[in-house]
Amino acid sequence: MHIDVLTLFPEMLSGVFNSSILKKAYEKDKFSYNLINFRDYSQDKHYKVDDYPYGGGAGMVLTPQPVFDAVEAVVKERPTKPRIVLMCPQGEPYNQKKAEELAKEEHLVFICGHYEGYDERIREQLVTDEISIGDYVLTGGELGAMVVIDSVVRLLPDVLGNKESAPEDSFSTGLLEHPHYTRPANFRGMKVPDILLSGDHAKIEAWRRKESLKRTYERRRELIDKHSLSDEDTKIWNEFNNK
Ligand SMILES: C[S@@+](CC[C@H](N)C(=O)[O-])C[C@H]1O[C@@H](n2cnc3c(N)ncnc32)[C@H](O)[C@@H]1O
Repeated sequence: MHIDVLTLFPEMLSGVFNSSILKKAYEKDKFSYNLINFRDYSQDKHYKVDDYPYGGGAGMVLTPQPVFDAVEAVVKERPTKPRIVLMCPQGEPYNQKKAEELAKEEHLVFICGHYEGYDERIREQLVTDEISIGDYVLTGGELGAMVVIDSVVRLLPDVLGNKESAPEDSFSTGLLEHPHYTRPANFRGMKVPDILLSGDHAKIEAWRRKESLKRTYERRRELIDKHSLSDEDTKIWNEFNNK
């Protein structure tokens, strides 16, 4: 996968690309990326990228020319048609399903806004996806783009080792993940559940499934598609309901 990020503040992203799993994945050629300052594409003699909104009102609006030119330049460099993602509080709410969908692509282009927003023609003509990372407003699209990129790259083949397993994570299974414990078995009188020390793998799996269902029931009941629960899961779910 190749990722292009169009931003006015590339330095906001480079620290994240240069840390932890993203850094390792990049060094192992699991993906490549470019941070592109779309100000470099401005045809204005002062490299301006924003202007006052027609009709008046507060804030500045990103002009279409630098963004269109920057997108067209990165698209031309790759053989496959990219997904062009506009980071936007009005976009589709981001989730794990969308991360899994984007992880299948060869080329992703992210456009990070700033100021009051974008000229509407960018939204209408250029982008394939508009993504929001939540119902709140950030100063710019960079943090949101990094959230999306981090969650996509960790799903690419061979990015996570055995020590971190994506398929069991919360949302991947449709449930929240079960609780975890590590050494010591007794910390300040707080004990690890006996079952986890028993060595009985079948019982441990059953305990984890039940805890995962319980956690989802308690915190995010709306995640559950009851039709996809097994008979055993349904029995457990009904026990919670009847308490
Ligand atoms: C200050 S915001 C503009 C908000 C815009 N005036 C509105 O009310 O919808 C500037 C930029 O930050 C990014 N942004 C802000 N909140 C976001 C969110 N929740 N998800 C994704 N991007 C966001 C977008 O790129 C947006 O263009």
